[in-house]
This record gives sequence, structure tokens and C-alpha cells, in this order.
Amino acid sequence: MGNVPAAVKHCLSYEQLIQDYPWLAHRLQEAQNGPVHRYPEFVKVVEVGPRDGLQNEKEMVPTEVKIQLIDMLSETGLSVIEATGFVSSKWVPQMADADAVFRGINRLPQVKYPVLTPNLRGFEAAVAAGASEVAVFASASETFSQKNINCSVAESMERYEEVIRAAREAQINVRGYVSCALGCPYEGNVAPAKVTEVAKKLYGLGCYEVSLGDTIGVGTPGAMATLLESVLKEVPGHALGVHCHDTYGQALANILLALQMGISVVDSSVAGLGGCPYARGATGNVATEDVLYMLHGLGINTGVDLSKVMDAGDFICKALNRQTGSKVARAHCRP
Ligand SMILES: CC(C)(COP(=O)([O-])OP(=O)([O-])OC[C@H]1O[C@@H](n2cnc3c(N)ncnc32)[C@H](O)[C@@H]1OP(=O)([O-])[O-])[C@@H](O)C(=O)NCCC(=O)NCCSC(=O)C[C@@](C)(O)CC(=O)[O-]
Repeated sequence: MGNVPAAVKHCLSYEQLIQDYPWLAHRLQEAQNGPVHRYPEFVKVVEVGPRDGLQNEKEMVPTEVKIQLIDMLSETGLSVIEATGFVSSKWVPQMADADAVFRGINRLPQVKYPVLTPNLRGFEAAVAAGASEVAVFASASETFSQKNINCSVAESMERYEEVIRAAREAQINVRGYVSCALGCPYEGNVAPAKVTEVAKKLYGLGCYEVSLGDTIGVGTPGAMATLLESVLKEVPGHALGVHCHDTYGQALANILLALQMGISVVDSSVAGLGGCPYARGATGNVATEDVLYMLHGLGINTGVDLSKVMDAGDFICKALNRQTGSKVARAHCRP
């Protein structure tokens, strides 16, 4: 390349570099033009409204209403709907009808309907009702673990080991949660290393996916980035999800950041319903409608029909006599 001008030499060497080391393309582009955000082509939206959204309701929501909500959500294209929790009704009275709800819904073959199981007893009840996927929920905070499931984090892992073993024998998939991933209502800051340790443990025990819960919605994109940098060292991105409550209005920003870091599973709740009974002051999950609006705006495929989700949101808000928590649904209803 003796007589070739320097700029051309540069281009040729750049092309050659990309050809030889294609995985460097993204980094080189970033070095030249600043950060390049790549988003997943498909994002799996995990609808948690019927469980996380309703569990904190003070008045008992009629079983038929819960069933109709799930049946409406099943028609939207969502591939995962967390239906209920087989937990102690002394602890969460709203989930007392878990068995009737699960047996009452019209389960579609293309939709998964995981249910929360805090122990073997819950697992057995879930299986008896016909569940083919369950979710276990650990915490990165000792105090929250005690308040939520009345045991230490280590004890919860022993219980979940039992549940996961039984699930494996029954060929039932298990999803895992790590609560308080970005803060605890009792302990405040939670170290990313602790979240990583719990997520790694759940993944190692056999959870096919671990959802990182910002239980009280205090996280910021900065905190989410630090958290994911840590967790991604131990759990592969394809096995991680984010579960953001919107208490401080940061949920969509946190999700966007997670997408930029390669996460493609997002939990959300129709109409932004919810809150955890053991996390006082925490508001609902980010609204499914708002997540879908953002994802579709980014050109990301979800397979979900936003207008049908809005119909389900409208139905449950009327049943609860409440305004929707979704900004998209509210904007859509404006005259
Ligand atoms: C774990 C326990 C059971 C321990 O509760 P305990 O009191 O330590 O356990 P126990 O074995 O002494 O049982 C107490 C009573 O519950 C019964 N019991 C025992 N197990 C079950 C069961 N599976 N289903 C139904 N009943 C059950 C048991 O039979 C007994 O009844 P009694 O004999 O007194 O009449 C309790 O603390 C509990 O159920 N906690 C669940 C709390 C909960 O559901 N929290 C909300 C979900 S977590 C969340 O929202 C966070 C998440 C996942 O969304 C992610 C995020 O945002 O971070």
C-alpha cells in the first residue's frame, strides 16, 4: 500500500479489522461515533398484574373478576401471565382463591401461567391445580426476607432447593425473583454484590430465568447499570429479567437502560396495578401499556396487541373503581 493516501489506508485497515474481528464492530463504532445502543429484536413481556398487581388490594377482588382479567390478557398475545400466588392466605389474603382462579382460567397452549410458590406446600397445591410453571421469590435483603416470607435468605434458599428439586422431577419450569435488587424498604441501599449472589444461587439451583425486582421502585438508570454490570458477570443476560416498580417514576428509564445492556425480559403490570404488601409505600409495577408503547416505539417486536391490553386494563380499573396507572391508557382515553 506504498502510494495509498493515509485516509484510504485507514479505511482499508478498518474494513480488514471488521472482517477479521466482526465482534469488534460495535466497539469500534462506539470509539468513533460515541455510544451505539443496540436493542433486542424481541422482548418478552411478563405480565404480573393478576398476581403482583392484585395481591395488595385491601378489598377481596371477586374470583370471577380475576379470571376474566387473566382470560382477557390471554387474548392479547402475551406469552407469560403470572396468574396467582399459592402463598399463605394469612400473609396475603387476596391470594386465598389461588386454586379457584387457576382452575377457572381458560389456559391457552401458547401462554405460560406461572404462579408464586413460597414453599413445597405451595408447589404441591399449584401442581394439583394444574400449574406447569412456578416462581420462587428470594430477597437480597435479610430484613425483607423475614418480613415477606418469615425466614432468612439462606433458609429461603433451602426451601427453594426443595421446590426446584420437586419441580425438576415433575418437569415443571421454575422462574426466580430477587426482591430489593435496587433498595429495601427496611435496610435502604442493597449492595449489587448481594443481589448478584442471590441471583447466581437461584440460577445455579435451576431457575431458567431470574427477574431482578426493584420492589420499592427507588432505582435509577445509574443504579440499574451498576447492578447489571455486577449480575451479568455471574448470570447470562438471556436468563435475566427486570421487574420495575414505578414509585419514583424511573421504571421506563431503568428498563431502557436494561435493554441497552442486553436484557430482553421485562415484567410489567396491566394498568400499573400493584405493590407488595410487605413494602409499604411501594406503588405498582410499571404499566404494561407504557412498556409496550416504548418497546414498539423502539421498533422492538413483542407480539402483544397494545389495544387489547388497554381493554383488559379498562376492565380491571372499572372493576376496582380506580383510575388506570398507565399514562398511555390515560392519554388514549382523553377526548
Ligand atoms: C412463606 C410463608 C408461608 C411462611 O409463613 P409462616 O407463617 O412462617 O409459615 P407456616 O408454615 O407457619 O404457615 C403459616 C400458615 O400458613 C399456611 N401455609 C404455609 N404455606 C402455605 C402455602 N404455600 N399456601 C397456603 N397456606 C400455607 C400454614 O398451613 C399455616 O396455616 P395454619 O396452620 O396456621 O392455619 C408466608 O410467609 C407466605 O406465604 N408469604 C408470602 C408473602 C407473599 O406472597 N408476598 C408477596 C409476594 S413477593 C413480591 O411481591 C415481590 C415480587 C415477587 O413481586 C418481586 C418484587 O417486586 O420484588
